[in-house]
Amino acid sequence: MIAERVEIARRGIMLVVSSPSGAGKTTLTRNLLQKEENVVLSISVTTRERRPSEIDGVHYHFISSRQFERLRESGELLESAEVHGNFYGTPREPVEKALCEGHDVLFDIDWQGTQQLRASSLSPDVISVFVLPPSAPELKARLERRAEDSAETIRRRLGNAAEEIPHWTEYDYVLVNRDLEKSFDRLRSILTAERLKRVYPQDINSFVDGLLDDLRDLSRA
Ligand SMILES: Nc1nc2c(ncn2[C@@H]2O[C@H](COP(=O)(O)OP(=O)(O)O)[C@@H](O)[C@H]2O)c(=O)[nH]1
Ligand SMILES: Nc1ncnc2c1ncn2[C@@H]1O[C@H](COP(=O)(O)OP(=O)(O)O)[C@@H](O)[C@H]1O
Repeated sequence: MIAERVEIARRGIMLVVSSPSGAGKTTLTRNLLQKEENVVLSISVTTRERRPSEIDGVHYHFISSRQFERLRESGELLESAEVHGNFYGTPREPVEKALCEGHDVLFDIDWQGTQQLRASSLSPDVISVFVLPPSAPELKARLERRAEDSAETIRRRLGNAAEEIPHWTEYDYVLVNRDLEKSFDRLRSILTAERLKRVYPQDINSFVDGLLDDLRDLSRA
């Protein structure tokens, strides 16, 4: 029977997750990478200092301001922005390669980068999710519990959160990350539903043709 053997292809998704610092986007996206097949993370370049728990080339590519400028000027970044006083950008080539190979690509980038992807030719395949903290005190508590930033940095990030949060309206989905497990299930459901939307019509057509042929054969037998 043809129908059982047909693999239905689809276009790769660019799944963008943004949030104010400490709301939980890194935890959620790392979880998704572990549990979902066929998703790769876009590893950004940044001029920010590496945190003790971070590995160069895994969490970010940590580069100098001069290297960053060179990449941006030569068009090697898909998008870039200044966030919390540091520069961040998405290297273009690994994203294009992953999408060509049929993978979905996950982006942990801010609202400025999301706007740039939305304005690009890649826009039809961009799905964006904004993660909100359940409350202001809980956001502060999470930044403190993470214990990777100085008190001054935490204060600055809380101040910036008030500027970032109003951008939630520009996103396709919003998640209030109260219960981690529930938020993760919701993020996973978004990916599943969006994948189902992106099946190539020609593949469905040939699948349905095969199904109808088989049904005709079976009904005659
Ligand atoms: N536009 C853009 N934003 C990025 C990129 N990489 C990270 N960011 C954002 O920069 C902000 C700060 O990230 P980070 O320094 O890792 O701090 P965290 O949010 O506390 O984990 C977050 O909002 C990230 O989503 C990027 O390549 N482009
Ligand atoms: N739903 C949640 N409940 C409690 N703690 C959480 C939740 N989501 C994330 N955290 C914790 O909050 C801290 C900040 O999360 P993180 O993923 O690093 O945030 P972001 O990437 O948005 O800056 C981490 O210590 C993480 O373990």
